Amino acid sequence: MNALSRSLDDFRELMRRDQVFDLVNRSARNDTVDMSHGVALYLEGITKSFDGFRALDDLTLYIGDGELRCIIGPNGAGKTTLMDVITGKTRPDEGSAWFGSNMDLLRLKEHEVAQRGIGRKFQKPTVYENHTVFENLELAMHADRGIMTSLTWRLSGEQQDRIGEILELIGLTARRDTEAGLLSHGQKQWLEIGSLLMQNPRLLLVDEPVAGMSGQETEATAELLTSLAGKHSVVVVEHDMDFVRSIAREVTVLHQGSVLAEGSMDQVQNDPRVREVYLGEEE
Ligand SMILES: Nc1ncnc2c1ncn2[C@@H]1O[C@H](COP(=O)(O)OP(=O)(O)OP(=O)(O)O)[C@@H](O)[C@H]1O
Repeated sequence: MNALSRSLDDFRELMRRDQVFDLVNRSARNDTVDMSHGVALYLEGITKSFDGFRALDDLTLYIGDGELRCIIGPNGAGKTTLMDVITGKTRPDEGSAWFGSNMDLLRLKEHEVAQRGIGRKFQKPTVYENHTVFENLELAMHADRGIMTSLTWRLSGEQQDRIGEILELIGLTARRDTEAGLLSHGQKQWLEIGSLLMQNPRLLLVDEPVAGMSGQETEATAELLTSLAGKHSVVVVEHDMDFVRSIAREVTVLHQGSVLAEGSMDQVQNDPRVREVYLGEEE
């Protein structure tokens, strides 16, 4: 059991309640996310139906500050809908969703969720193909300005350093002047992760990062995501089990819109319910 589940269990024991969010939400609501309780994301009792079908069904999930969590589950388990709810793209019918202990995600529009520090990386890379790697990061830094204004903006030394740091982190320093359109699929994915990092998100949601990557690229991606944990909370949705095993300390298995199991990869892989609904199908 990790430190997050232990502290949440302590709360539950103390208050004799299943859900803990309102017990920890004591701080003022403002634009700076409060993670002093060690929790980046509280989702409690989330339900979302589409035409009577429950894509999410009373889902409760907590993600710790600085944690790297993998979410797995068979097709249609509700993984994308879950990401959509967190980022404000989809409104749940019921439940609560808080970022840190002070930001009610259900009151925020999609762009406000991003501004408050939740970055989302979709499966397909979207980079500015006709701009260099460096320019892509520069544009991401000035996401609120137009392209021309951003590229003619004089970068401060500090901003240049920041771009340099991110280039190093995503392994593209040697490619800084290469047009993004000429990068490999994997390099484009890293550039997009780098662009998100320019906004310094506290929580990063990453959808199937290694789909279509070579073995080497997959390994480098594992290293990159692992290196982000600590500074950022990272939630990875992924189908590639070897990849999940290589990065995850804690895995959440979704099934029919709720959490079926949570634990280390070994724990969930040995859980008979998981084997039946998911991993069993893979073998
Ligand atoms: N906008 C929508 N309208 C109707 N049904 C939807 C909508 N979005 C999702 N669903 C349904 O909700 C269920 C959960 O879908 P979701 O895409 O969240 O699953 P998933 O776990 O991401 O699946 P996959 O691994 O295949 O991407 C599916 O049965 C899907 O058909």
